[in-house]
Amino acid sequence: MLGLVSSSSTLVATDAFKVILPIGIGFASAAFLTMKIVTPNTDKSIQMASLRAGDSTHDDEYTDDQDEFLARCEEEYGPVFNILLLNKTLTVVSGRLIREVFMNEDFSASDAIDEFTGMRAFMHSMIKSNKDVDNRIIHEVVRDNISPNLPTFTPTIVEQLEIQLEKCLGKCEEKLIENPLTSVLQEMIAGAMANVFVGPEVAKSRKVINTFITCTADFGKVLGNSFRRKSAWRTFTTRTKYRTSLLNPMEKHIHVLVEATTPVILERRRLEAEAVAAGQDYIRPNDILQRLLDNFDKYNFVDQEDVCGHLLLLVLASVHTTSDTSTNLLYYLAAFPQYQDQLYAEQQEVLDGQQREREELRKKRLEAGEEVGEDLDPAHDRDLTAAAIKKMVHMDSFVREIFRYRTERLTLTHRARRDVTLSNGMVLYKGNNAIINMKSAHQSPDQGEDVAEFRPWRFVGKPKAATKAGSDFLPFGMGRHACPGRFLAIQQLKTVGVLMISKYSKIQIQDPSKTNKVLRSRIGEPIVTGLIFTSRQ
Ligand code: HEM
Repeated sequence: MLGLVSSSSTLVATDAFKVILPIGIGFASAAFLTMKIVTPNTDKSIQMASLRAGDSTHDDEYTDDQDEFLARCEEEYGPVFNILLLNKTLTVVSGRLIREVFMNEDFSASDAIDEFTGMRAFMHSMIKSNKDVDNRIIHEVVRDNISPNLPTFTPTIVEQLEIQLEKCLGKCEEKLIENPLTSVLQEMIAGAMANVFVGPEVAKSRKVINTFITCTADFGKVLGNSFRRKSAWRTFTTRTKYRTSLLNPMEKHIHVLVEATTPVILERRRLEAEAVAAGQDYIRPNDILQRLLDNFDKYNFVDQEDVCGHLLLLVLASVHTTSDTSTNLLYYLAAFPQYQDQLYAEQQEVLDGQQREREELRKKRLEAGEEVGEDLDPAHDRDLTAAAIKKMVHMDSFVREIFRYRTERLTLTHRARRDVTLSNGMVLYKGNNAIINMKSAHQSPDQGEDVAEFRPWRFVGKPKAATKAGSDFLPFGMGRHACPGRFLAIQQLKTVGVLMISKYSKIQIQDPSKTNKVLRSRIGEPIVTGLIFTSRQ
């Protein structure tokens, strides 16, 4: 939790992952890091957790051992209790009551983050339309354009991930990469996301890729750093100062996108006009930029700058979160080498099956006297398709287990918009903040055996895909506001895992004494040791 932010005020591109990404990781994580005013809950039946001797807040006890702290509090006070954390009184909600926070529109994660950071004004300074408080435009863009079309984006994503992996790591023996995130993973993810979001013509610009990688760090600057004690003053200044374009660090990123997209949009328009004039169908480029332009009026956009501002919001939500979790996946593969063979065997089995099916189809077509056709080109028999990735259930379970095991224990704060009575009779009054006890969800006995252990095949054979959000799996939130990008994120994570396992026979942690720390690191925390890669022969 605390490590999500950098303590440096001179963030550079490579610091992107030390800063918090409030959109992607759930607005409330950022909120949690930037708490300010003490707003006590006035329902006397909700008890304030006792303080450790010598402590005046719960910060240190929580930081020392999140699990132990929460286990103690749950045992003493049950599923709902108040704590003093980061200068704020928060009501911890646990277990089956968590659902009532996520499913009740009287709780707002977005209000919480805005209260703590003043971020809404800043985000609104990036766009010209869709500024009402409960606007869901970015959610809808992802939900309606990315998730249902994932199979069509998959070839591009896989190709880009492979190209960047080859470029950044390539064939090697015992090669040490001190910071796999900045040296490899963020290039891979930014390259793939850029192709999906803005198309290959724009994504080939290095400036654009840099924007995809660094805008998160710049966003972090706005939220500030050293979050242990945030002040109301900071929130106030964020609200006021970043309204002006001169001070807004995102301005330059929007400019990069406008500059790179302008010639591409003009060329696309020219080609479309040409096609129309010739009475032909214009084949629309398959990227989000095109979809935003095609739905310009539906999404209430004002101009191209506005479209680019919305694209940047999408980048903020997606690139950092996915790069960070992909990096972590590599550390888990390295920490548990005993599972690598099974993951490799699974992918070979799935691809063998795909190849057999296609051979069978070719045979049938030939027997029926039909042409085989490009769709069955043998060169693509072993492509990593969306369907193939979906069939890799061990990889899926591995990824879900990482999220279950690693997730921050207290996060996703929600502010009550009016008085809310939980089903146990306790009341959160208007303005109170509920914070979710993820430990109670992710380590409940319902998760199976050894809930405190990493068991990668925990979900194999169960209806628990890594994309399935619910009260037993909350890294993407749940309900109406659950992360709409999780389908893309999980597919990319699984693809990264599959590519790594297929290309490298050994991935090792540079300093094994740091393994435990690495496995427990939260999103955005600094990399404390490198990885050593050896290619498959
Ligand atoms: C591992 C990667 C990711 C993680 C852990 C993550 C996590 C989250 C979480 C916790 C939320 C808040 C949910 C809530 O309030 O209940 C969220 C919201 C959101 N995420 Fe993600 N996310 C990831 C990747 C992505 C990607 C790839 C995209 C876009 C393609 C995306 C787009 C969004 C959007 C638009 C929202 C706002 C949803 C709303 O308020 O309705 N995320 N994400």
